[in-house]
Order: sequence, then C-alpha cells, then structure tokens
Amino acid sequence: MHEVQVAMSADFLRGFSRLAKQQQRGVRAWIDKFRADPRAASISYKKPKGMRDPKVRSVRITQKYRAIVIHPPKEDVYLLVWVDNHDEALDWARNKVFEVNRFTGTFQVYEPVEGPGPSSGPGPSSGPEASAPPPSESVVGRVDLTGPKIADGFLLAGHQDEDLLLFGVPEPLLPAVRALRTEGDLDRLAPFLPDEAADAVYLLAAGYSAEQTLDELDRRTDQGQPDLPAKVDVEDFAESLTRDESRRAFKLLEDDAELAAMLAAPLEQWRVFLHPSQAKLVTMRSKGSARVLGGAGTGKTVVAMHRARHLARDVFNAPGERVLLTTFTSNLAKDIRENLRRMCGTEFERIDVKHLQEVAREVLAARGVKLEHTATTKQSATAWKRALAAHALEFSEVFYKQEWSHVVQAQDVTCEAEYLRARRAGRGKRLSRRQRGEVWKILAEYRQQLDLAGLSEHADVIREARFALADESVSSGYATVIADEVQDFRTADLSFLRALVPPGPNDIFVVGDPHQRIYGHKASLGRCGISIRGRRSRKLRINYRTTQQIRNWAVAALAKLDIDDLDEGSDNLAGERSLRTGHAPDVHLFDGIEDEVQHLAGLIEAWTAEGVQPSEICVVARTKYLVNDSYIPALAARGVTTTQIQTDSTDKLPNVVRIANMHRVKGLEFARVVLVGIHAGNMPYEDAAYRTRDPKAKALYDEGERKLLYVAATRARDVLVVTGSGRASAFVAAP
Ligand SMILES: Nc1ncnc2c1ncn2[C@@H]1O[C@H](COP(=O)(O)OP(=O)(O)OP(=O)(O)O)[C@@H](O)[C@H]1O
Repeated sequence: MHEVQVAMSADFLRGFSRLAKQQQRGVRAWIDKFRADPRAASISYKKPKGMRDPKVRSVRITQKYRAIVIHPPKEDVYLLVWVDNHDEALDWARNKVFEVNRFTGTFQVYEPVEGPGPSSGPGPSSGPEASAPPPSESVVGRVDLTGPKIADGFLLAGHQDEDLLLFGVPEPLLPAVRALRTEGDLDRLAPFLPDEAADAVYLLAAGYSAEQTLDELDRRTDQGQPDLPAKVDVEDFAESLTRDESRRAFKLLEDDAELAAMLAAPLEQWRVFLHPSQAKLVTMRSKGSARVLGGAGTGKTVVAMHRARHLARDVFNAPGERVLLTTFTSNLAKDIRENLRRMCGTEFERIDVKHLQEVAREVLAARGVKLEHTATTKQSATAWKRALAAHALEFSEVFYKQEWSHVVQAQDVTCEAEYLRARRAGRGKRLSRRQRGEVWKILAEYRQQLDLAGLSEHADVIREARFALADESVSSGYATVIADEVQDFRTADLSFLRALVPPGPNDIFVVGDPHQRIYGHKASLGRCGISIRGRRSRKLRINYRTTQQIRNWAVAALAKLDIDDLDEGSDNLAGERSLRTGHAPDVHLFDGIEDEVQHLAGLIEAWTAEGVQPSEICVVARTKYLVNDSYIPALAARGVTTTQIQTDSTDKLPNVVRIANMHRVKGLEFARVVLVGIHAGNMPYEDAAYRTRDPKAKALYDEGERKLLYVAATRARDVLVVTGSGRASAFVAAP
C-alpha cells in the first residue's frame, strides 16, 4: 500500500495561530508525531456524535486541545482541518461537510444552509466566534435585505442548476443559491459556500455569463470547454488535493523546513496558500509584458513577491541574471524586501527590491552622472513664487503647478513645441494655442529658477536615467522587471520601466489598482511601449484583507466612477468579494471636534482594554495639518499617546496608536482604523483653489478625493470607524 500522507488546511493554521505560544509548542510536537504515522496506535481518534459529516474525527492533543481530522476513505491523505479547545473544536466541525466535489474534483469545505445566512455577524469560516444559523432553518424570509433588488426576483434566475453544479455549488446548497435576491443576501451566504463556488456565484450575480465567468476564473481548457476532470473519484483525496482549487486551502506536509516555516508564521498564510488566480499569475509564461489588476487587498503585492521569487529561481536563473521588483513608494519597497528575504533561498541575492527613484539614481550613478539636489518642498515653493511673479497670471497659481506636474513632468515635456503638442486629457480646462504659449512662459520660468538654484525634481531623475539607458543602448543589468503600485506611475515612469529591459518573454509584469490612484495621472501602458494583449492581462477578485462590510463601504465611496485600466480600456470591481465578514463600519457625525475626539479617545481605550495592540490601531486624517495641529494634540490632552507614521519608519515605531494622513497609509494595513475629520470641507478637501475650479476640473479633483477615501478605508482589516463633526461629507452616506 502507498505511503499515507498528511495535509494541513488554511483553517487549521488559523486555529493554530490563535493558541498561546506554549500550547503551540505542544501542537507542533503532536503534528510531528501525527505526520510520522497517522495510523499509529498512539493516536487516539474519536468519532464525535452529532457531526453532519461521518468522516470527522477528533484527536486528542492534550487534555484540553483537540485536532479535527478528516478520515480519508482510502486511507491516502489524512486532513488536519482545525485545532481548538475540545468543545469549540467540535462546534466548529459540527455542521460542516468535507468532500471531493463530484463535478470539479476539488476538495471542498462547506456548510449546508437553506438561506443566505444570518443577517449580520461573522460567518462560519471566521473561527470560533462564528455564529452559523441552525442547519435546517430557512433564513431567507427573515434577513434584512440590503443590496440592490433584482427586478424580477432571483439573482441567478438566468442560470440552470447544471451550470451552478459545474461551477462547484454543492447540491445541498443549490436551494440557498437559487433563493438569492440581492447582493446583501450573497454576502451573507458566501461564508457557507465552498470557495470555488463563491468565486463563481459572485461573478454570475454581477451579471457575467457562464462563459465569461469561466474565462474570468481561468477555468476553461484551450479548446474552450470547462476545465473539469473527465472522471472524479470522490474517495480519492490524494488526487483531489493536486488540483489548483484545492491547493488554495490545503497543503500536503511533505517538507520539514516548509512546515516549520508555516508554523513559525501561521498568520502569513499568503506564503503557502495562493488563490488559483494568484498561483497562475506567479508561474505564467508570458510572451511579453503582463498586467494584473485588482481592488485594494486582493493580494497584488503578494503575487508580485511570489512572481519575483519564481522568476529568479526558475526562469532567469543564470549567474548574473537579475530580477527587479520596483514600487512607487519607498515604504512598500522596504516591506517587500523584508518579506522576500524570508521567503527566498539563495535566489534572493539576484533580486533587487527598490522604489523607482532609487533605481533611476543607481542607473545614473553607475554611469558617473552627477545628480543635482532634489528640491525640497520649501525650495520648490521659492522657485514657484519667483516664476509666478515674473508674468501676468491668467489662471490660479494651483493651475500652473498642476500643469507642471500633470502635463510637463508627467510626459517629459522639455520645450515649448512639446508643450504645445502635449496631451492635456483630464486637465479640465481647454487651452487655446495662445493660452498654452502664455502658460509655458511661467512653466519655463519655473524650470529656470530650479536651474539657477542647482535643483532638480524626482521626475527629472527618472527622465535622465531613461535618456542614459537609451543613449548607450546598454542594458540596465535587469533581465525582468516587476512593478507594484503602477497606478501611480506617470507616463515618464512607465517609459523608464520600458527602457530598463528589452522586449521579450516575461519582460515586464505590472501590478496596480487604478481605483487607488492618488498621486499620478492616468497613463497608458501601451503608449509607453508596454503591450499587454489578450490573456496577458488578469484580475484578482478576492479581498483577503478587509471584511466584506468594510469593502462594500469603501467601494460605495467611489460612487461608480469611470475608472481606466492602466491602458486604453476601463476597469471595475464587479464580482470582487472579501473572504471575511464582520460589522458594518460605524459612522458618527458630532457637533464639534471636542466631542469627536472624546469619542475617539474612548474607543481607543475600550479597544486596548479588549486586548487590541495599540500599534494595530491607526487614526487617519485627510491632511498632515489635521494630524499635527488637531488630532495629535487633542488626543494627547486626553491621555492618548500616538506616533506618526513617516516614510521608512513603520517597523521602528513603539507599540502605541498610529496616526497618519491619508496619503501616508497607502499600502499599509491595521486591525482597526478610525478615519477622523470626515466632514464637509475635509472630504473632499477644499484646498485654496477648490471653489475656483471649473466644473470639469472640480469633478476630476473630487474623483481623486474619493479614491483617497477608498485607499484609507481599505487599510482596515477588521474594524472601520468613520467620524467627523459639523456638516456631513457629501461622500459619506448618512449614518
Ligand atoms: N493567498 C492569500 N492568502 C492569505 N492572505 C493573503 C493572500 N493573498 C494576500 N493575502 C493578504 O491580504 C492582504 C492584502 O494583500 P496585498 O497587500 O498583497 O494586497 P494588495 O492588492 O497589494 O493591496 P493594496 O492594493 O490595498 O495595497 C495582506 O495581509 C496579505 O497578506
């Protein structure tokens, strides 16, 4: 008989992560014993009463703790699916079904219910605090239906049962799926569905056809048929666990070092369990460049890291071949470098993780180009003051400054002739040729002032570096480039990426979310020579970070804007979902800031008393000014110590509450987030030029503000609170 194997589920690892360190040691020792021989006489299996699934066994670890193990009919792979105190472990397993789906061949975990789940509160996969509804009670009739109603009844009315079965909906859950009427219903049912079925049902409910859903999920063969096994043996666990869809939640324990790493960092599940769409992107063989889109928290950075490791290890692995992973912000580059160092073996030596400015500076330094000083905010303000004083102004001062960054620097404009031809799409105001000429005088004067002071800007460094690469036609030394946060790259930055590597297979892999563009201006990959045709463009749709309730709130803040796709098309967040559920964000509007801060201080006190680490709480305000002049002192006056997040300093901060402006929290995440000062005047932030903008420019500005709110709200993993005072923000629905 073949050797018996052991697999561990993502749930087991999650259960393990909740145990105290001392108990974890005991469980580790037990896992080693169990792996050695799950059929050994010393392993004490119990078949608990009242389990829905007869394959469930509870195995004693200590007097208090039990592992839930799924006994394989063929004795091929024993599955470790949960670990907890005796009673809680049994409660967790009681209503669940663990089986190989007879159509898809995937190993599924689900909980049969007849309706869309309880109307609030976490679902079953959230762990012990989960509150599953009684198994046989239909809850359709009593839920609070929140999502948009489908006019003629049921969300999936247009789909046959057979289709739903082929998408992995288990037969016992068909009635519940059929009963869905709103997106709110689906959010409540999703935690009870197997993951592969939930992915598909979200897309079908968002209006995708069955064919489109297969395409979006990459579940079609090259011949266009659903990618399903010809024959499924539901008793063959070993075969089932080889499928991508099973591997998103189960890992065969084959390698001691890998298991040790898993148990040492049980919360870092992204290192082991990739969603099939993530896994495919990591190893995809691309004829040229590729692009990955996905809303906040969908694991784009995770894919970028795994991809970098894969390319360095398996594709560009000749001595001297280097892989570059670059980002827009320096904080993120630092985090990624640390994570990669821990994930990689010796291939790490051939991976550079640097933010784009750093890459450009190194390209120039390697060629002996002496860099001018980068203008500080103060120095550039002085240069602007002089430039704006030199000529009569037809427009507001802000207009010239934005024209400089969004048109001149973004597109590498260096002379009047180029400026007269430059694309000004998205700038709001149309300029006549005469007006362009007049505006250019001031822009040219600003450049002159920088030159006189011996100063340059970040964009100048990127441009110089690109010219240096083009002039010499020597390569940058990189075989491949992976870029994260690409939504904030300007045209000039994308052109620099292109110049870093010659066109070829797997040359450039870009990752970004245009819904989160808070710095740059729309730029097009194709226009910069980065072509991503056909299947080289994919989307991630599972939000691993925030709860569904927080995600929905943040998406509502975007108010259905028209969003580009980093290229010439458009993007949306349809069919995206969160794996976790929680409570809807709390929104409060107070009479004045005093009351607001009083509430905030009370919240922080209550949370820390509950055991939340202060460093896992972040207070976020729209501007630095609000942070420094209002909230830090007001909180300090109430005895709450905060520390401000600065560039490059996130991991050195003490264990106290974090505070930051919205731009600064990009790319970060916290268990609990409070967005403060969210009221009229601050959101959208009414800067000096706010009232003077023409309607088109104002609409564009507001769009940027909505994206900023989306970024800030999606930093929260578990809890989001939104507070303000005075008049409500037009971007926030009344509480
Ligand atoms: N396969 C996975 N399994 C478990 N957790 C994951 C997985 N993929 C991503 N995560 C977790 O989800 C969170 C968000 O991931 P990541 O930062 O990669 O998302 P992102 O799309 O880059 O987000 P953003 O655009 O908001 O910066 C992280 O905590 C990450 O560890």
